[in-house]
Amino acid sequence: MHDAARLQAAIDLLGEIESVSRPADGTASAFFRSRRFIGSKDRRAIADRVWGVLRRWARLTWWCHWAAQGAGREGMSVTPRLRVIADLLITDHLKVDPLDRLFSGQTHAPDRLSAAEAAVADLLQGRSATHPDMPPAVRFEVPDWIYPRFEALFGADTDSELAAMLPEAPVDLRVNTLKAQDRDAALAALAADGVEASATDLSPLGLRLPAGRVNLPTTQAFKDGLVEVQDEGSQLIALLTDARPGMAVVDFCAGAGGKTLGLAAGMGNKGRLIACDVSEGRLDRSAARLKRAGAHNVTRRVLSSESDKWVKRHAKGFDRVLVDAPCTGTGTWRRNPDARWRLSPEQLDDLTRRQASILDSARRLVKPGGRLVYATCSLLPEENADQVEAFLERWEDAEGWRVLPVCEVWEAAVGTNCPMNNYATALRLTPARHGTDGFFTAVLERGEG
Ligand SMILES: C[S@@+](CC[C@H](N)C(=O)[O-])C[C@H]1O[C@@H](n2cnc3c(N)ncnc32)[C@H](O)[C@@H]1O
Repeated sequence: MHDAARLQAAIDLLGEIESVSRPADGTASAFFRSRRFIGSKDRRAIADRVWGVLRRWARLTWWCHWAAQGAGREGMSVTPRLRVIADLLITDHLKVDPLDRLFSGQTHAPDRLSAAEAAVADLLQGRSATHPDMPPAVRFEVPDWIYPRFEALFGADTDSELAAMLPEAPVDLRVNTLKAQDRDAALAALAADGVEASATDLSPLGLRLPAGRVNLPTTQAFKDGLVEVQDEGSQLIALLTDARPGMAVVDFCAGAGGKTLGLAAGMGNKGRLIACDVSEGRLDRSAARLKRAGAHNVTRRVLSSESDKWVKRHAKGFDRVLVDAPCTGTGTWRRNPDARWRLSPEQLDDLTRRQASILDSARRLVKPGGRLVYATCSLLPEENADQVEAFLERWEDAEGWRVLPVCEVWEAAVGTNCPMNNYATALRLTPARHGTDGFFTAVLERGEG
C-alpha cells in the first residue's frame, strides 16, 4: 500500500470507530478481519495513525474548530478526514504541498481537498500541538464534565497527573511462578528469545518490555507459560488479595482471568479458587490462559447476576473474595484513548450503583475474619474511596467490617517497599507517580462474630 492508501484506510477506520459505540480495538479488529489483503506493515501504519488521532482527539478537534473559524467556515463539521489532515500538519509537521500530493484523488488515495479543507489546512500548517487558549480539559484530553473531578482529586498535581495519562503505556509481564522458578529465570528465558525486559520496582513478579514492538506470542518464554501480559498495577491487586495455598478464594469479577492467574500462582495450585463472572464469553476466554499457565485449581462459574443463588448457597464459605469491579476504566486511558470520549455521567452513575450492589452481594461469601478486596482500574473517588466508605456505613456495625491499613497487607503479601504512607487505607496507583495504570485497591476484613 502506498502512503496515501494507508491514509484513506485510516480515515475509513476512524469513521467506523466514530459511528459505533463499541471500543475502538474491537472495531479495528473487525475492520482488518474484513480486509485480509492489508499486510502487517500496512496494518501497523494504519493503526498507528488511528491511535495517534484518538490520543490527540480533543486537541485536533480544537484546532479544526479554530482554523474553521479563522477561515470564516464556522459551521464546518470536524470529520475523520479533517482530523487526519490536522494530524498530518500539526503532528507530522507536513506542509500543504505534500499534503495536496497525498490527497490526490487518485485510485485508493483520499479525495482532493475541498476549498474549505484547503482554507483550514493553510491555517493549520506550522502549528504546534497546543495553543495558549486551549482549556486544560482539551490540552489533557479529558471530557469537560470529568476534569473538575480530577482537579479535586489531584489539586496542584492535576497537570502532571493528566499529562502522564497521554502517552502510550509500556507493556508489562507477570512472571508465572507456577512455571518459572523465579523472575530471574523468566528474564533469562526472554533474553534467550532476544527480548531484553527489565524488572519492575513495585511488583516482585513484574517485567517491563522495552519500548517498541515485541512479538511476545512468538517467544518460547510465552509459549511455555513463563510470563503473561499484565500491567504491574494489576499484578499488585492479585498480590494484595494474599490468596495462600490451601485457602478457599473467589475471584468475583474474573472476566478473562487476568487476576485469577495471579491468585492461582499465589496459591501454588493448592486450595479452591472459583472464578465468577456474569459474562460467559469472558470466562470462556480465560480457559486457554489458565491451561497455558498450568493453573489447575480453578473452577469457572457463570453468575446470572451478582445476587445469583450460588452466592447465597456459599455464604461465609471463603477466606478471600476479590471484587475487581466493572468500572469506568479511567486508569487505563493510556491504553484505551477512545474510552475517554465514550464515557458519560449516566454511565458513571450506573457503574457506581452496580459496584455497590456487587460489593454487598460478594461480602456474603466472606468467612468471619476473612477478607474482601475491592479494586478498580479507575481514579475517580466515586468508584473508589466513596464506595468503601459507603460499604462501611452499611456493614461496619452489623458485621464488624473494617478496612486494613494497606501497607500492613503489603508487607505480608508483596514484600517490596509499600508506595503509600503507613496509615493509608487504600492503594492508589497513578501513571505519574508509579508508572503503572491507575488503580485503586482496599482490603476489607470481616469481623470474627
Ligand atoms: C474489570 S473487569 C475484570 C477484569 C478481570 N478481573 C481481569 O483481571 O482480567 C470487570 C468484570 O466484571 C464483570 N461483571 C460485571 N457485572 C458483574 C456482576 N454483576 N457480577 C459479577 N461480575 C460482573 C464483567 O463482565 C467484567 O468481566
